[in-house]
Amino acid sequence: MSAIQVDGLTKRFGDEVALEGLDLVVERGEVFGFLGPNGAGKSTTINVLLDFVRPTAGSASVLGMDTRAGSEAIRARTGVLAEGIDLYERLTGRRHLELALGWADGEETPGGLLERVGLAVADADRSVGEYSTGMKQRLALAMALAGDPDLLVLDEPAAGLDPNGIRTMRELVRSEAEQGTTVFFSSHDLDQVEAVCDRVAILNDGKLITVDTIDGLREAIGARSELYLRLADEPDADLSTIDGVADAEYDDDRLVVTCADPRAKARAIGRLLDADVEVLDVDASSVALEDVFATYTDGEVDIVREEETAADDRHGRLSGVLG
Ligand SMILES: Nc1ncnc2c1ncn2[C@@H]1O[C@H](COP(=O)(O)OP(=O)(O)OP(=O)(O)O)[C@@H](O)[C@H]1O
Repeated sequence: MSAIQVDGLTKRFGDEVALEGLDLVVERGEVFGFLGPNGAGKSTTINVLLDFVRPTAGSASVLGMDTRAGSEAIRARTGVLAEGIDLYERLTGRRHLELALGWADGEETPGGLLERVGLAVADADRSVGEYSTGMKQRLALAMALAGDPDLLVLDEPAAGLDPNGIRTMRELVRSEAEQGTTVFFSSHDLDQVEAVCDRVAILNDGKLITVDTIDGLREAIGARSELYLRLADEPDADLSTIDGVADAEYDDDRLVVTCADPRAKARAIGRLLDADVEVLDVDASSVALEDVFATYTDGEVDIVREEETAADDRHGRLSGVLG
């Protein structure tokens, strides 16, 4: 059973079409990035999943339950960190967590949650009105974690966090996923998405543009990655025969390997080591997720559904988009 399944979801607000025939499957235990430009329909999708908004057509299920019939049970097993969450200014952080734990009926303590999100115990007893933006965000994340949910819905979880807070958030997301929690990660912050997500969906104008791993998205637009190696000697090994290597050029103790498939980088290094070539230094570059996102959302790429396309086919149809 998938964690989230969305079938033909359409939502209209009057004449405004927020979602149009959205199909989506999120597997259990995966960290699933949900991307799209402003107004693409991300919040509407989340609101349908949590039954805050009813679809015009189509259906969705969460943890095997229909979002309409099972909304209470779904909310009991889902931790939500929503953008601009309302906190009670007069209550302390600890009180917020006690309430969240009460609602969640869990066995954890506020202290344990505070520690997980890196909120100081002394700050837990201050009223939230005195919190900085980042402290509020950490508290909201702790509230989402209360009750050991099976699904975490995180909307812009890095908003307002300092670099340490961002690292804590990323580690929490990965460790939750390792324990089997599904994480639905909606964000415009592509660095965070790239750091934590197993797969991403890109939405545009209420329609699904693509679903794939980040490497798969790069591959689909024909984006190439490069591997730069400093070698002790000119290599004897022929790297151009490696699956996924497009080109390999050696000049002045530097080898540049251009890869159509990012996984070919590791294969190229392996081939050199097998040939007893001494590798002195390694560096690599790949097309930023920001460029991948722009390519998918500025209308240059036709709609591609993951299940319709084999990697070769995808590459063939879309290669050259990035030049
Ligand atoms: N309650 C509403 N009434 C009318 N239109 C709405 C309503 N909620 C959303 N919409 C419209 O639906 C579309 C999708 O909005 P949604 O908030 O889901 O986008 P989003 O991807 O979350 O955007 P953002 O990244 O800006 O948060 C937009 O055109 C928006 O104007």
